[in-house]
Amino acid sequence: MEVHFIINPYAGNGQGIKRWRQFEQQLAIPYQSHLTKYEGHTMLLANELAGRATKENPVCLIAIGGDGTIHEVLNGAIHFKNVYLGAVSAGSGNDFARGYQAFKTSKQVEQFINTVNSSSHDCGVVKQGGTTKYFINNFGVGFDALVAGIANSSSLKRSLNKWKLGKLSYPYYVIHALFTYKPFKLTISREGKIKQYQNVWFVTASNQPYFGGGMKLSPNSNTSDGQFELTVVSNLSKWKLLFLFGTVFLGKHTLLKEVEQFAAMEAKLIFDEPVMAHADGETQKLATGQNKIQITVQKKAWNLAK
Ligand SMILES: Nc1ncnc2c1ncn2[C@@H]1O[C@H](COP(=O)(O)OP(=O)(O)OP(=O)(O)O)[C@@H](O)[C@H]1O
Repeated sequence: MEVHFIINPYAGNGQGIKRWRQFEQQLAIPYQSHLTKYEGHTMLLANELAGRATKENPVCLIAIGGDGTIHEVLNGAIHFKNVYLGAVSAGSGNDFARGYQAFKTSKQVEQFINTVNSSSHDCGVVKQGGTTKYFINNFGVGFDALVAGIANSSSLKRSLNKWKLGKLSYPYYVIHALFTYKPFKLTISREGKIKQYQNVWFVTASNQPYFGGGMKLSPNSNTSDGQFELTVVSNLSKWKLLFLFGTVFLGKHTLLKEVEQFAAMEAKLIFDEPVMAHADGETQKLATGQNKIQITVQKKAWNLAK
């Protein structure tokens, strides 16, 4: 098996390179390492390396970074067989490690190489205009995408990351976005049924329970069941939305009448105006003039190295 570490040195404001230096000193197996040089480079590297995999010589790609780095590895490697994906958490949110499993030590990576202990998991598929994107944790439109956008360009996150406190910044961005966000109208079409929602704060498709750095948004999500869960939050005041973010860490927000949650294998989302979206916390540029997004799931589409 070929083992490749793909390292985002800047993830978690430098945690990426620190974690790699620790791993590198202790690894006693043959491997290759690749430091990413720019946004999008991770996906290109993953695509090239996964393309080398054969049945006789599988490839294991281990992302060292945050959820955005793992997202790019998935998008680069998804079309190839005989590939195993693993991760070492070095971001500020690290929801992948909560919903799946990440390597904590180099010994664990070595154990994987000896045992090839793996499991297959689903990924979400988002189609919009002519583009297709895959998500591993969640895909969201609306308020959470605005929060992700503010967070990704924020210096506060970078400062808190220095003290490994990056996830503390999320509640601050929520409050910041609360005062600039404008709810939208949404139509969801699925299984031949159409439902309209007014004053939507956000709609999120979840493949696993956690989002936003440990919030248990979708408690019933399972990464191998061939479905995703849609959470629609609509028709609530700013203050109740804040209350929702207080309850979501315990997964109790689903008791609120303004929160609707259901499982689906396919759904079409239609918006009345341009929207902001994120996939695994990475802000997505949607095609202009496109107000329809189709979400499906690809069952057991990738292998987790563990
Ligand atoms: N060398 C690089 N220079 C600039 N950006 C990079 C580089 N390598 C990767 N990136 C980009 O950094 C972004 C953020 O990465 P990632 O999510 O892993 O870290 P993070 O934002 O610190 O963590 P978290 O998402 O957990 O808060 C990704 O969009 C990725 O494309």
